[in-house]
Amino acid sequence: MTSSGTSSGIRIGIIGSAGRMGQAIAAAIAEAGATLAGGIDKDGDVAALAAHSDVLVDFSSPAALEGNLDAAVAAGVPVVIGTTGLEERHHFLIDHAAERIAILQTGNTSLGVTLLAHLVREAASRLAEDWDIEIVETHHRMKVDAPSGTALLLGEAAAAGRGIGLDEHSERGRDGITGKREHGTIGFASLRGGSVAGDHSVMFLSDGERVTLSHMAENRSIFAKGAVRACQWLVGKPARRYTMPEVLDL
Ligand SMILES: NC(=O)C1=CN([C@@H]2O[C@H](COP(=O)(O)OP(=O)(O)OC[C@H]3O[C@@H](n4cnc5c(N)ncnc54)[C@H](OP(=O)(O)O)[C@@H]3O)[C@@H](O)[C@H]2O)C=CC1
Ligand SMILES: O=C(O)C1=N[C@H](C(=O)O)C[C@H](O)C1
Repeated sequence: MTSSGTSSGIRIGIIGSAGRMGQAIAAAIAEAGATLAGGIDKDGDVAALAAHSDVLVDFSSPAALEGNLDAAVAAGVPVVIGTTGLEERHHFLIDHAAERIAILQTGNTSLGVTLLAHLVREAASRLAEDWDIEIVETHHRMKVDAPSGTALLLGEAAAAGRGIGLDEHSERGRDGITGKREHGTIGFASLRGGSVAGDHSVMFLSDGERVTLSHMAENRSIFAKGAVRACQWLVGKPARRYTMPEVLDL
């Protein structure tokens, strides 16, 4: 429980508040009956925001992550990280901070994608290696990272189902004379254009048949609602790294 009283009335501070997701999260906070503690963007004071928040939600930029984690740890405030384009060093920083505070990081906060990842893992565990796996994602023209965080999350789910490591088996960015498809790899393709909120398909391709598992986001409110739900769930949890399936009990 927090200084604000009830767990639904928790104070949520938004990092990246003026962005597309920041605005959607502010609307979802009001809808959920929580309290908007404030918001910052580039050059904002994250320490001051953390001091007035029960939980921080970060949908900004990978470049902001280290400072945001430092501020959250110093204030003893949990943080939900939705920012994508994270690299290995960012995950190392998150693991380190999660020794001190509760952290949930995910490439997608929606219920549908969380379920899709579960289904992908299951399908990959049942279909033999002669079923090629390809992941296709489509996003709006303003998106700056590729493959999307969700595509990578789905790739991790497929790799886990198959009992392999994604890093050693991913195939990203085919161009030119690529040669034949390498057996056992997981391929990624990214499309960009228009205002698409986020479409993802995981294709399992064999000789003579295909299975496709897909999710289509019709707008950002699904991500925002999931992020607020994760914030409410995370407050009061002991220090460690948490996942969306835990939040949604999937
Ligand atoms: N996990 C999920 O479910 C989802 C994740 N995302 C991810 O969330 C992130 C944001 O997406 P979106 O809202 O579309 O992007 P926007 O570009 O619309 O918003 C990003 C915001 O972050 C701010 N920002 C940039 N740098 C910093 C910084 N150093 N400190 C604080 N704020 C900063 C920007 O401010 P300024 O304009 O001043 O630079 C901007 O207001 C992306 O990584 C995206 O992939 C998006 C949707 C769902
Ligand atoms: O940038 C976006 O818009 C989105 N980013 C996330 C991602 O990289 O997967 C989630 C969602 O698809 C929208």
